[in-house]
Amino acid sequence: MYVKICGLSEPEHVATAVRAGADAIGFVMTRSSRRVSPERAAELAALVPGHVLTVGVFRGEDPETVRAAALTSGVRAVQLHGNHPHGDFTALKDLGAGLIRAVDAQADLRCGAYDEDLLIVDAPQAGSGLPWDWAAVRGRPSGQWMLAGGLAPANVAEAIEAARPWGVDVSSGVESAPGVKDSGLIEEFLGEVRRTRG
Ligand SMILES: O=C(O)c1ccccc1N[C@@H]1O[C@H](COP(=O)(O)O)[C@@H](O)[C@H]1O
Repeated sequence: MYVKICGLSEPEHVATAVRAGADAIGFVMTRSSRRVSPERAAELAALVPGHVLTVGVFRGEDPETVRAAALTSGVRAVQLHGNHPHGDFTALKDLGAGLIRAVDAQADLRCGAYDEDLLIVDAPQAGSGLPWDWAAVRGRPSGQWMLAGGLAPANVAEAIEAARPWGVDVSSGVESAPGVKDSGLIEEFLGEVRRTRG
């Protein structure tokens, strides 16, 4: 099970996520309580070893804004929320970074339909921490996809069982307060996923 820990803004939490076995780490570079500048994301990304994917998270920005932030921060993938048209993914194909399409369950759930490398199926309100009907997407995306939205150490096993995703993505559920990550919760989340896998 592939695991992405998202919305990190402090070196301590990046180190915890890496040590605890995260496969990907996300830096939010759009309007959010978790927002970091591309320059800050670059500092944090520099702490991440090569086997862990760094992801820049965006919502609704035009491709040139995404491109500029991705190049400044050096993230190895960009995650686009906000129902971007296919053309935005085409426009970013030459960026040299992975393309992640993040949508809710009402969208086109065919993996790669927009030429993206990875699909995330999320709650209607991304980053809200609100659980949703994970079982509703079970078997619908074809291929490798990640489940997000309202996941936390206490419910990630249930969510995996309900939706059967290839990976999981969490932000609010590993925070002690909105926008404040908690190392203990990051470790707990990764531990729970490992237990589910085993
Ligand atoms: O985390 C944010 O603040 C955010 C803002 C705008 C777009 C996406 C955002 N995060 C993504 O939302 C899910 C996690 O949501 P949750 O907080 O765990 O419910 C994940 O895909 C994040 O990358």
